[in-house]
Amino acid sequence: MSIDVTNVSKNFNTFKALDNINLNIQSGELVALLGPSGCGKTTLLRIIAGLETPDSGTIVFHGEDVSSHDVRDRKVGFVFQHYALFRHMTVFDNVAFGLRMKPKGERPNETTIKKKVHDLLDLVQLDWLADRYPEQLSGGQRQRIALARALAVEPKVLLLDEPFGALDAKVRKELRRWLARLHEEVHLTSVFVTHDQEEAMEVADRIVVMNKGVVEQIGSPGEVYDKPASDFVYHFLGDANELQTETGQQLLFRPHEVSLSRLELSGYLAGEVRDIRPLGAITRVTLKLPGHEQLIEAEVAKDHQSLAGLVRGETLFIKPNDNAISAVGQPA
Ligand SMILES: Nc1ncnc2c1ncn2[C@@H]1O[C@H](COP(=O)(O)OP(=O)(O)OP(=O)(O)O)[C@@H](O)[C@H]1O
Repeated sequence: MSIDVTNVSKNFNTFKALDNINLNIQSGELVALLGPSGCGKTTLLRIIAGLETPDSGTIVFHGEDVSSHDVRDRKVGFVFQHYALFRHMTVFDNVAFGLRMKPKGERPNETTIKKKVHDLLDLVQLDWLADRYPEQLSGGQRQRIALARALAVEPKVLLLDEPFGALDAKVRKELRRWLARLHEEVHLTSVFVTHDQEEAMEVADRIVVMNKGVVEQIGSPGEVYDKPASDFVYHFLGDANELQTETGQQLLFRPHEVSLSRLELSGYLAGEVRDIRPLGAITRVTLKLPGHEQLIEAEVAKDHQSLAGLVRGETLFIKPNDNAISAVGQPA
């Protein structure tokens, strides 16, 4: 099921939450809507779902204009950050709920429901929890059950709004990998809202970077990271250093896009080591360059020779790599 969003705008009183959004999602794609808080991600998701009406523009599902269709007729599945499972129902009954609520003519019999629920619980790898109640599950397990419940009614589109937002960092990381693998298996057209760029990069086929109600860029994770369409995209997708060169050029580069040396080399700048922070496989060194107010962060492999025995206060020499950019989209 493809989704076409065309010229969609939405105001809340005088506030422009979405300003002429255009977006084509292909069948089976997992697309992330990524942007800072308040940029309009959830509003766009709700408009796709039919929970919110746009002031102008259309939503087309697989060639059919569904703009005036009710949320129930759009056949979308949801998973939200705080997706309340029914507390008084077992995991099994929660997943079966949507099937049992179907109109009589479409409702499967109990034997079919039983098989389907167990298949779904297998898919989310939690069949062993079928008889438990939601309060006996961890947060991560609950979200996987919420996903199984959303999938039970065979939605044509799956919409996820910060589904792992309330979980701790480690569980979040596990679950997003798990979701990416699950999507490989199921291939359901899915739209995933997140403000976490790492999450979007890891899960999505394509990322829609949003800011203040507009789309800044749409592209694969590699495209938006390596060829940012604007300063905003560059800064939103990762840490950035800014450095004014002697010729007055403003250089932008990521902490890992540097060469470091203990010895003075041609083209390198001297900096005083302010901090040395081991971060697992890499180490981050913070440098103060004379005449530059902003500190520079450099990240190198933890066994990099420039780090051997290095202490704060020493001098290191640094050179931004050739892929540093002077203005977004143009090599320096
Ligand atoms: N029902 C509403 N009435 C008035 N303003 C609203 C309403 N819903 C959303 N907004 C405003 O529209 C803007 C976009 O909100 P939205 O929830 O889409 O942002 P978001 O990108 O999903 O943010 P977050 O990541 O914080 O959830 C915000 O400034 C919000 O305050």
